[in-house]
Amino acid sequence: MESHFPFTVDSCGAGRHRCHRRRAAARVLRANAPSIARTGRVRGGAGYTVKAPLHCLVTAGRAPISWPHRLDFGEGDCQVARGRGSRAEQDSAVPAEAAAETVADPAGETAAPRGRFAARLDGVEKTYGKGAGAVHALRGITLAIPRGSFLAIMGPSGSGKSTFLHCAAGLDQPTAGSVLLGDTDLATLDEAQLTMLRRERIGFVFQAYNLLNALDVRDNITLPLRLAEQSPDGPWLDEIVRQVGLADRLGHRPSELSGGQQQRVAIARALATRPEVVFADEPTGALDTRTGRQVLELLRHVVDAMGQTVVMVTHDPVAASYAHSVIFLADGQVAGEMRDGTPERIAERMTHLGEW
Ligand SMILES: Nc1ncnc2c1ncn2[C@@H]1O[C@H](COP(=O)(O)OP(=O)(O)OP(=O)(O)O)[C@@H](O)[C@H]1O
Repeated sequence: MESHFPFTVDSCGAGRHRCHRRRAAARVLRANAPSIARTGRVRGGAGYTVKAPLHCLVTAGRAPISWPHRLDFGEGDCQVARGRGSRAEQDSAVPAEAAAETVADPAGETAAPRGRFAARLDGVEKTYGKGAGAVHALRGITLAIPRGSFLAIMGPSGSGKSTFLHCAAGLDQPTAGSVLLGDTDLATLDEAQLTMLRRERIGFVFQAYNLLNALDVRDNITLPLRLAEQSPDGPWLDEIVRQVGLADRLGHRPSELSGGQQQRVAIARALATRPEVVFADEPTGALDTRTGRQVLELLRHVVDAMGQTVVMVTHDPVAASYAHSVIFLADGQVAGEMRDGTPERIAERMTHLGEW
């Protein structure tokens, strides 16, 4: 491996210096560096596992990211896993395409077709307070969220989930780094523009449904449109109401509905403006198990059937298992990703986060 080549090849169980595949793996990586940077995929490298610092991507025009990165070469593609040392193993089920598209350092970001990502965070840090009492709630989050995906954010208490959500949704400003919604850099907006953006381009679903009891279901759902002075898109609203199963409740007040129905109204309201991302904060926290499952099925459905993008913060591995992908936070950093995780696997991964 030439010294200027920035990958470190270190695997196959034979150790860095004895690995007979090392040279070949380095050749494959070098030949594919531009394509790795663009798409996260590597062709022709089956059988190699490579630990590589992300500096490799700097050579192809990517911003530097300091933490380790691993490429698992599978059937002609690579899988991109993140974490420290062998912990990355736990994420090795992340499909190459998904990993390249979703998680920290979206390798294809600069070459990505316009509009492929609903939102992107790049090196986002958030520090509360100053000096000795400063709390570093986020320590450099880099994440790209593809349109039409359902992402769950999990982590121990205090790991930064709420701070992440607030920064990603434009409710709070990062101390460093950037947040983009589509192509809009939130740092370029003043407070009035941010309010407009949150109203028109982001949907929110909270644990406490935050419905207005003075309004009936129909008016609660269309409230964001009225605030944004947008005329209702009839067919879209009909579709939302049909999907959330509230067609026969439109004239009711929230207090006349069950908790699950109220949360479905909140989801319909979040969708009314066709937002680019719906941020959901513990959306099933106040619901019983069965009703909670129905709400999660609905969230998954609005992604799969309606092409919406949902980012959900949750403590619940069962809830997270409804997402396409789970991002684990620990101590303000991305500690890994799991795709299509079962509740058992997600719970198991959570138990290791404290050690991360
Ligand atoms: N306004 C604030 N001022 C100071 N510290 C804060 C503030 N908000 C959050 N923090 C701190 O930032 C860290 C991350 O908090 P955050 O609420 O994002 O974590 P979380 O993962 O959502 O936690 P939980 O699961 O308990 O809700 C914590 O140490 C918290 O005490």
